[in-house]
Amino acid sequence: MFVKHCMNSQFTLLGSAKYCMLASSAVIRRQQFLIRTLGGYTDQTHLKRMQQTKAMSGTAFEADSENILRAITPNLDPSKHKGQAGKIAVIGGCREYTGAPYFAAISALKIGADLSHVFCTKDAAAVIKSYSPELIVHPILEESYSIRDEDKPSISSKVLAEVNKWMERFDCLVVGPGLGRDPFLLDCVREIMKHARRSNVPIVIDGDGLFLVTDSLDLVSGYPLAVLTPNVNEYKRLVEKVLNCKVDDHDAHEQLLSLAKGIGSITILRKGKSDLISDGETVKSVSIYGSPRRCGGQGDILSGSVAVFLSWARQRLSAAEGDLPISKINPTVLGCIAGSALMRKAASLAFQNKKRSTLTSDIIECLGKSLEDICPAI
Ligand SMILES: NC(=O)C1=CN([C@@H]2O[C@H](COP(=O)(O)OP(=O)(O)OC[C@H]3O[C@@H](n4cnc5c(N)ncnc54)[C@H](O)[C@@H]3O)[C@@H](O)[C@H]2O)[C@@H](O)CC1
Ligand SMILES: Nc1ncnc2c1ncn2[C@@H]1O[C@H](COP(=O)(O)OP(=O)(O)OP(=O)(O)O)[C@@H](O)[C@H]1O
Ligand SMILES: [Mg+2]
Repeated sequence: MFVKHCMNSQFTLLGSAKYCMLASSAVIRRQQFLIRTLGGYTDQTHLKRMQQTKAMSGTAFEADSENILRAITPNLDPSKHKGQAGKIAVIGGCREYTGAPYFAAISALKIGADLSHVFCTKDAAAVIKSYSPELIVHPILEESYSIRDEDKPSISSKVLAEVNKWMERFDCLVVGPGLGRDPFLLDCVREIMKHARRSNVPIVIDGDGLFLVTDSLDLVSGYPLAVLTPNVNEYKRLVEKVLNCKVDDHDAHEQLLSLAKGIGSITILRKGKSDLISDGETVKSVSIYGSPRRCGGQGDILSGSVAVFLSWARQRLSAAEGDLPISKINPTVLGCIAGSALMRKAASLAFQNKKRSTLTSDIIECLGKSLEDICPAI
């Protein structure tokens, strides 16, 4: 109303013979300032409200991530034995990428898992072992360049047998950080995933694992223990493949819901300014302030973290017999919320210390303190 009134006043004044005389007066300048300011404010506020309304449509809400972290993080109980706080395996690491599987696997340990394995190529294994003696590294994967065609079937069987003998012991697999895209290697990983699924082992799929899955959706379709953690590029490829359209940021929640539904009973964590999580039934967001640094490797921390929290959430829910406030939430969604919140808190803390020089290893060093601030160890 007030804006309209000001505009009318301006038209009256503009039409007036006295306009030239008054144009330089403070009154006119003040009126023009008000029109500009209020008009601009009104337009922008309206637009913002429209966007907010659209973003909030559907069932999306900010997750209560701190309480979820508290609810699923286990106590450090002296009666527990090694392995009960989680055994994670990362399938990744090739000639080009040794950092990504290391980041994912070491993050799992730093959060509180007891054992962290890496299944990678022979070339990558020695390098990954040299980063940390804490990781159990299996140099078993092969890329096409290092083997003859006629040896492929026997090598493939050997790779599978080696991973399969460990499979039942793992609480969660992380498939893809630094895996590369060699076709023979991806064929072996395809078989590993099928076996994990038959064994009911949860699978977090990231990086090149998403490249594989986008091409073979049947690997995860209908598997409720599958979690996809796409970044901006990986999400775009998934949306184009499954929904046959472009990414729509104005309808982000609805589109994510359709994507998770479209693939069938899986959970997706879409990484970005806010992380969005959906299992096809609900959408949750985690918008805790993180870091403005976008150095490579932060997604790898996230995938290792989600694997641990997902395992803890399943353990907690199975022990609690339905009497927890989180009982109604899918454990894969709980794992994603907790992993995302912790990663962002650690990134924020690392950035406070290191500013522009913040690197992924600095963030990993902040995982412990960030979790401690929410769930003290003692
Ligand atoms: N220090 C490290 O070892 C890191 C390794 N990373 C790994 O790097 C791989 C790629 O991840 P991004 O986040 O860059 O993925 P993106 O999908 O964002 O890829 C970046 C670009 O590189 C292209 N590209 C990637 N691999 C290719 C290949 N083999 N052949 C042809 N084009 C290829 C993509 O099409 C895209 O244009 C993943 O395995 C990821 O886990 C990242 O996690 C960052 C840290
Ligand atoms: N614009 C942003 N603002 C704040 N946090 C962000 C932003 N974009 C991504 N993140 C956070 O950074 C983490 C990694 O997301 P990113 O999109 O960088 O993954 P990625 O590309 O797979 O990383 P990687 O280099 O490990 O492969 C996520 O936990 C996400 O919450
Ligand atoms: Mg990534």
